Amino acid sequence: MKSTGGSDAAKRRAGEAAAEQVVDGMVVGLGTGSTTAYAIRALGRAVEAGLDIRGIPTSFQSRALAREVGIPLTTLDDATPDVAIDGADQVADGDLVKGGGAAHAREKVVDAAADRFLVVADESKRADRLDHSIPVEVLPAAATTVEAAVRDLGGDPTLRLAERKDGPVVTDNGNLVLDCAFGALDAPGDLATRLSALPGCVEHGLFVGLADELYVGDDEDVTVERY
Ligand SMILES: O=C(CO)[C@H](O)[C@H](O)COP(=O)(O)O
Repeated sequence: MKSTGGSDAAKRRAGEAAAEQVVDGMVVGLGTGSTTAYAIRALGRAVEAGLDIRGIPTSFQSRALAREVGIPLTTLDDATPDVAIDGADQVADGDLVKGGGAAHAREKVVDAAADRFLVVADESKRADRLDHSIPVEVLPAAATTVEAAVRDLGGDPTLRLAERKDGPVVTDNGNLVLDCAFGALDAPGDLATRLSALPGCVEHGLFVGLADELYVGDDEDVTVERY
């Protein structure tokens, strides 16, 4: 799994601290990314030791890892997550930019459905204001029109390109991703509403007002913030 941001030790601390919140009988939303992977592995060890949980993955990658470590899986058709654990590319005042792994559409569905959404991150993800580019998943046929609409909103869109394939990143849902630079956001909720309204926008990576708890790891400790 591709690792971005701070140290692996910090990510591990955050992921494992959040995994400790999971108790017998829970349904757990399993986010995507290198920090959440530490939580999924910790849950796998707990399942091996007898913890009775079911996971709802948010991507091909988190499904594969959950299967590898032995977490029984279910879907949103059959269960509601008691808790979701997921990473972030940037965090400011409890609002997030997500989608570095292009999984933000399913992540938002699962994270929003959970009774408690726990964000796991290392210190490098904290900011005073969100200024990370916003991933926007678009229907392939709408890439050009959404690009133009993002420019009208003051953003600068770039089609995300694959690293070991010619051409664009294609999401788990068969769509494309525009990384849209807007600079520092004064009102992330307003931009979130405008992006959601664009025809052909499947989902964007602004997660505003969704997080309940933030677990931030550094090289020595984990701090927890509640919203
Ligand atoms: O939103 C995500 C994937 O779509 C990830 O949670 C986000 O990119 C953080 O990843 P990492 O923990 O590897 O830094």
